[in-house]
Amino acid sequence: MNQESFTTSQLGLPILEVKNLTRRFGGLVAVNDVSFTITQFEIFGLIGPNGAGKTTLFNLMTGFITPSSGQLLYHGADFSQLHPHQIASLGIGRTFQNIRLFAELSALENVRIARDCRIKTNTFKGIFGLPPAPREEQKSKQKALELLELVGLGERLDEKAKNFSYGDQRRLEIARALALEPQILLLDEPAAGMNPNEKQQLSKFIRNLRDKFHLTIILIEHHVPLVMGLCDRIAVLDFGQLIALGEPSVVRSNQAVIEAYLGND
Ligand SMILES: Nc1ncnc2c1ncn2[C@@H]1O[C@H](COP(=O)(O)OP(=O)(O)OP(=O)(O)O)[C@@H](O)[C@H]1O
Repeated sequence: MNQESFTTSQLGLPILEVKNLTRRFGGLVAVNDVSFTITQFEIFGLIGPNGAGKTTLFNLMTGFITPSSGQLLYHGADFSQLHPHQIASLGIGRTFQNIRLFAELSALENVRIARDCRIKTNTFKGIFGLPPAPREEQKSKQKALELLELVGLGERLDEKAKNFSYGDQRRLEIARALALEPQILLLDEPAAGMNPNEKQQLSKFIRNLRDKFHLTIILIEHHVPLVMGLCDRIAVLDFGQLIALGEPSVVRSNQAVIEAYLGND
């Protein structure tokens, strides 16, 4: 196990269950009868070759698409038919493989929009479309500033998102997802576009996020050393099917995984 501040006994309560989940696109079965359970505070990796169904699984978990069959349970309740904003307000936040920031808005504005959405969906005033009280406004700004500081962008609040490097845009997306105060954070290829130095720091950063916010983290990642060093457990997909699930050392030596994805190196 790869956690410093969480003990094995603290891991264990199911937070997200994937039950016989299938998604078809016409004749193609992108996710094929996949089942597994993710426990609270786990860092859970999803790996597999291109086109294996990883992003489709993320899109199912966040309501961007609905399952053809099967169930998704969050704290035991089926959420597979909910819309993305409903799932976000339940406490499941995400970043995207192809970064989706508001390019023309500043870093601060990008985070504040997410923060304000959370307030709108969770407060009486928000529900009735009233503007937030000045104190809430101030609190919201303060929280956004803290998150930007946390991801290392505290000095660049007013810069437009489009002017950030790839790695910094990924960090900004994480700050934006955290503004929704999720319990589960889904990261779609967080290391993509990062330089070797940034990649090295990413493991520590993700583990710190889990510890600080008591998060459960699910990540898709092609950078195998990062996944193996960071994740508590790893699920391997191939042609939509779950071919292996377990701790990194177990997955690494699984023959089917070596053949489908890792190779013999
Ligand atoms: N909206 C869609 N319509 C039709 N086919 C789709 C759609 N989304 C995904 N697919 C197909 O489903 C399969 C799984 O795709 P998916 O993007 O989930 O794979 P992936 O494991 O995330 O791949 P990568 O590592 O390249 O991102 C692929 O064959 C893809 O072409």
